[in-house]
Amino acid sequence: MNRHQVEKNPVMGLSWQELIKGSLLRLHPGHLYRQPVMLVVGLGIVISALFSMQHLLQGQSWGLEFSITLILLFTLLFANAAETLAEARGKAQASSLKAARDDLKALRQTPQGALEYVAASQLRRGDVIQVKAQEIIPADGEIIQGAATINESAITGESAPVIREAGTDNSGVSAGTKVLTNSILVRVSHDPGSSLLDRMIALVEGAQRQKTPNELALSVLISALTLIFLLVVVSLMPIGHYLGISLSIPVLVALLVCLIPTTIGALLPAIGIAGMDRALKANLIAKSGKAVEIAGSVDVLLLDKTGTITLGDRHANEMLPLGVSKQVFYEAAYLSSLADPTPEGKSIVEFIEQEGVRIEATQEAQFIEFSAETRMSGVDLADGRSIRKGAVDAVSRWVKKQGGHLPSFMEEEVERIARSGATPLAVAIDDQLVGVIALADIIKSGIQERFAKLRLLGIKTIMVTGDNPLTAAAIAAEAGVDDFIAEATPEKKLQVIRDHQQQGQLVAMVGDGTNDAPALAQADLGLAMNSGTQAAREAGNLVDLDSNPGKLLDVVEIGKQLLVTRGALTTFSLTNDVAKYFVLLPALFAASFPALAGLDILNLSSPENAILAAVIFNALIIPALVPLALKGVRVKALKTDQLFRNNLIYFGLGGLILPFIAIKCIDLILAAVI
Ligand SMILES: Nc1ncnc2c1ncn2[C@@H]1O[C@H](COP(=O)(O)OP(=O)(O)OP(=O)(O)O)[C@@H](O)[C@H]1O
Ligand SMILES: [K+]
Ligand SMILES: [Mg+2]
Repeated sequence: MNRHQVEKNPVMGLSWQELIKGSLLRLHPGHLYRQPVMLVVGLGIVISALFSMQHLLQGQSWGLEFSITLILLFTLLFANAAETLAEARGKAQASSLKAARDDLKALRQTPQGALEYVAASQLRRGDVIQVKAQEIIPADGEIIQGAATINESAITGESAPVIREAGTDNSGVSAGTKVLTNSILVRVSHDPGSSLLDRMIALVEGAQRQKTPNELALSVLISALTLIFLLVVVSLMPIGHYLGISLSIPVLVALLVCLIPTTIGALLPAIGIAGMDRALKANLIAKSGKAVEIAGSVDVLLLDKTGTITLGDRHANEMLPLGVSKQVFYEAAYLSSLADPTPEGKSIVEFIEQEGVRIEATQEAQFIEFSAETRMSGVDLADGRSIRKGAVDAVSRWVKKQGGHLPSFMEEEVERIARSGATPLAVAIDDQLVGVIALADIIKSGIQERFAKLRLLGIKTIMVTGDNPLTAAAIAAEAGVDDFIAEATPEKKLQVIRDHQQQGQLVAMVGDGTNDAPALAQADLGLAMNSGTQAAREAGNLVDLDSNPGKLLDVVEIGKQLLVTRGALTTFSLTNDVAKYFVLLPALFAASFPALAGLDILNLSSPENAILAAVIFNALIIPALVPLALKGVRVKALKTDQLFRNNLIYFGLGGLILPFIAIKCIDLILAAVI
């Protein structure tokens, strides 16, 4: 099915009935208490309704009071509608992603090793399933055996096949994607109902949605203002009495609602959900609302080199014996790579075979797996020889530890290879370094522009790589990152993140490997590639279904847009309230308090119409701003401070002026109609 197809009302994402139902259901106190300012409106409606009834029963005038009650009710319904609308759009987005994975069959391995067919919904975390060519992968997981070309268009919309392989940083697979060639064994990563997508859907839905720290801070501010205005309005009662103006309770409630920040209180949930919705649209799965929000204030971005800045498909393209025959060097390189499943290892075997050099691998051997800590891999042969290949500094250290010496002209060869941007690998047999291999890699196209844009947004990019400083410098210069750190182990990467965090900076990290997982978890924003290992996908707080590290730029934009939209509408809401204060005060009191007459520039038709016009405006401004809350304020390539300052002026002034014009217009209509 086409995941971009929208059901229901194409603009809203849900029908009018659903919108009305959702708005009414949210009148429940259990829902209202989440946003104190709206709770106050709710209580105001009840109080105002009771007093209106009393007026009615006692035969007093009740028209104004009932009108106020009704308008306040609509204020609340409009706020609820904003949230309902945002939620529906987010859910529609998530469900269309999810639809790809329903009703699938799985071929599961029993503990005895046999295979059985089960429904995908029966799969549990840890189950091992077999998926053959032309079959749809029934669950999210990690390939533990085999390699396959996979069509991921169901989740990415991109039909070019990708390669996923066990034991690499590209072992992650997703439910709904299709295996094109080969058969693979996949370890399932989630219990039913708790996949990444399920979690994101829960996040979009009200019940599970937690307020982010930023939202929480704003809620506290709004609540404090609400309390202050409550005191102000209550204190107006004796003042009004002293001045001989009788202000009925419903009028005071109306005044209160006009003064408290209802606009931002009403739109706050919608703004947050809309941010998540935008993330989903960009094929990003957020594990918390906070993840999206943090993206907007990231200061530093750490990236690894191989596979993030470069294509990561490192290939041996030169092999240089040092002080030994070609045959001896090739044999050492070959034997140490035969069981090495990494692209680097395989490419060495391929290179030697292509050169036509024949090597017998007859004796028993113990393979030493590559690790990012040792930065070496190798083999211990039955005849007692140990062969190691790896980063030049690591292998050099290994050789020296055994009392060996480095070949005299090694250094200049290594330097030549590294300066070209390739990765030099040294190969050693026991205490003798026997040659170097050049692994070529290619920088991804368009990455320079991405870094340039990040710089415009005020984000510093640092490449952190396990590779040597010369290669790192060459790639860093070509890619245009701001800084780089070479010869980094996973611990070192972690340390770099902590150092920046201690300086009060928010750090983002992009990664896909198991060795990236600690750093992804430590970073404030960990963007994991969906193609990555299970460990990486679990450690990150955002997962990119497209597995495109350049996506970070979009993440930052979405986050900034969220923060700026929230800031802009808060500013608007607050200045709006201030303006309403200056519209209402003279309108209500000018008659009996002539000193205020000078302030009464609007010259509204009557105090009653003034208060009605103000509550009507206060209610209507909510739906009027819903499109902006959902779409977000446009962010250009500006630093967050600048963005905030620009919007402060724009929305602050707008918020100050608009009520004067709008309330005057509504008053004119009221005066004409009533
Ligand atoms: N299969 C391998 N066998 C031996 N050494 C390897 C192998 N793969 C990589 N190396 C060496 O180990 C170094 C560190 O590898 P690691 O994967 O930690 O970092 P990297 O891939 O170079 O950079 P990045 O951290 O940007 O991914 C590499 O630069 C290379 O010198
Ligand atoms: K208000
Ligand atoms: Mg790597």
